[in-house]
Amino acid sequence: MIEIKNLHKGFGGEEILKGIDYVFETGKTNLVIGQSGSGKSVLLKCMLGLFKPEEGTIEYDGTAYSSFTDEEQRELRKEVGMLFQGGALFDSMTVEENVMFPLRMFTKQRKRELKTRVAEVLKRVNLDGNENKYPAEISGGMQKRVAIARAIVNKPKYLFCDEPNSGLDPTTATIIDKLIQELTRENNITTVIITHDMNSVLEIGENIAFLKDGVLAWKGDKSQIFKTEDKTVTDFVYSSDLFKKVRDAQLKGY
Ligand SMILES: Nc1ncnc2c1ncn2[C@@H]1O[C@H](COP(=O)(O)OP(=O)(O)OP(=O)(O)O)[C@@H](O)[C@H]1O
Repeated sequence: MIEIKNLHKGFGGEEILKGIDYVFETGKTNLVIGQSGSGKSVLLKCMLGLFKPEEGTIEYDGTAYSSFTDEEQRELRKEVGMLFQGGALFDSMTVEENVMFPLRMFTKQRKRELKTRVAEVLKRVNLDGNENKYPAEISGGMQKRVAIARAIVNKPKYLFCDEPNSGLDPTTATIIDKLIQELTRENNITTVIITHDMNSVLEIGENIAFLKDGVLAWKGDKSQIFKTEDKTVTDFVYSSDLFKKVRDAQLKGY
């Protein structure tokens, strides 16, 4: 669980995050949504320790990040998996080398153990047999699965995903969403997903935090988001055609 309390962050006198309180639950896909510029990435960077908040705390399973020593921060980093926007694979490394990268960085395992663990995760994301290919030789959806394998290879307790679906067709996007949700459940990970994708909200919105102008404007789950009368949320959500159709169908009792 990651708990955020009264989080404030600004730049050059402009306040971007204006006192956010939220709990990201373990074993669930916690989605952060909101318009461009609402502060989602700033929130993510505060949680990753890349930005230091002016006020407030971020607690990882009950311990505030700010109270960690340098050594404890390093330990925490080992427990964090990161799925970057666009995958961010190393083009000059094979699939196997890409997935092995965090293991090499954070563990002192022998080559054979590293290979065994990499094979295990590649099998889990249905990519066994692709070890020796380069990112350019596989599809966008496969690249995303390599990136997921790399994010979970170290058995993280916390998984951060920045727009995991960007650049994918809707079917592949759903497969990726479901995979992230399954891995979150199987491994009891606290997963935080920044997304613009309303399909993801529909599919895996177990917890949804809606940010507007640096404020947590609404929170709930995928069933509640259709029922809310909160105009701030409905304006955002029904700017998506898909959601409008789902809402209409619900109102008609389908
Ligand atoms: N390093 C920085 N220095 C100054 N201002 C910043 C910095 N990072 C973000 N901001 C500002 O904070 C605000 C929120 O940006 P942020 O990137 O968090 O939005 P977002 O919700 O993630 O948007 P998007 O969906 O487009 O990625 C913006 O006005 C942005 O210009």
